Amino acid sequence: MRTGDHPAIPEARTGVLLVNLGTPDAPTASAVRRYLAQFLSDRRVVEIPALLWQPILRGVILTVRPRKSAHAYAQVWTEQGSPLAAITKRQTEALQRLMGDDVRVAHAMRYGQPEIGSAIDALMAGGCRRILVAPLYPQYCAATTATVVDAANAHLATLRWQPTLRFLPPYPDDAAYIEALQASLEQGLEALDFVPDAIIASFHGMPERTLRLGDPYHCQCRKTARLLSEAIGRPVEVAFQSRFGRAKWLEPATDVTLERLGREGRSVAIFAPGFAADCLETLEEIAIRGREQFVAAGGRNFAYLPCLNDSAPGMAMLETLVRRELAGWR
Ligand SMILES: C=CC1=C(C)c2cc3[nH]c(cc4nc(cc5[nH]c(cc1n2)c(C)c5CCC(=O)O)C(CCC(=O)O)=C4C)c(C)c3C=C
Ligand SMILES: [Fe+2]
Ligand SMILES: [Fe+2]
Repeated sequence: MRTGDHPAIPEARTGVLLVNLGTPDAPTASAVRRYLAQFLSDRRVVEIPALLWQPILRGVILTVRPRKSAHAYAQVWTEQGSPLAAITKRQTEALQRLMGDDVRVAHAMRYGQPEIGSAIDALMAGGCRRILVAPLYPQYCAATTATVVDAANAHLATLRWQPTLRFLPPYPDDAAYIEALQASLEQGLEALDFVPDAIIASFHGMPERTLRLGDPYHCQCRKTARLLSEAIGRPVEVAFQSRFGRAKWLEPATDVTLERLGREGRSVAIFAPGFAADCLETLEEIAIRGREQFVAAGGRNFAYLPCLNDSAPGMAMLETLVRRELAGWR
């Protein structure tokens, strides 16, 4: 093509790409196996040398776990698919409405569909030359935030004409996040027909070793809970859920905490402020299994309070965070 034949370059637009973890396409063992194979092969997630880890993953884990996890997924699956997929899609549509036509909002998953690379390509095809990538993790963790940044940058490494990227910083102590959590928590507590004597903030766990290696995740979870406790004027207990494998994980563990409170005959309200959207880990592990463990141990009243999801406080928070990052970019 001669230089004079090049088409005019259209005016650049701005895109926002919301990214969450990902989820299987179906609540079946084969779909879960595909998803887990990709997720658990990420060296940011399982920090064991591949030569040691891959035989364990391909041998034991991908043989046993998919069937068990598929059964768990089946209990929370909706007509719109996996809760995580359905809620992320609703968040994307709601943010698009809030942002108006100047900005294109799309979503992607780190594992499974839609892929980060394809979502970036689609935004580029729609004229977006600047893209704000927003990992939907309030607390920074190498296993979540960093792997999204890596994947977006790895895709850019394959492009001739790259968009300009910005990344939404983690927001564990952002006033907009704490206010959204406070509004959501107070609304949830008011709707209960009992007064909980313990409020538990359950965060996804991590191997304890990552804390010693310098990952700020643990400290950021604690800070979120402290700020929220100050905001609502009540103690908030921190616990870490979803233990995986044999290594020591962050403590106290959510299941151990629920059993203890159950044995003490208490009433609890539990919520998961580190998850932007309800998912298997909140709906099955906490709301179903956690409740059963708590009641079996002798607990009195139990309530699981939902994540921010696409609630009005949750979306107002996302709009505030996104608009702040886009300021001065257009
Ligand atoms: C080594 C294993 C894992 C680490 C480290 C880990 C960190 C981590 N995960 C989330 C958020 C989510 N995890 C979810 C599911 C899930 N997580 C693991 C393992 C590790 N997570 C597994 C094996 C699974 C799959 C389900 C199962 O088989 O039990 C989900 C839900 C996905 C869904 O489909 O609903 C989320 C969300 C965070 C935030 C985090 C570190 C901070
Ligand atoms: Fe996880
Ligand atoms: Fe800490």
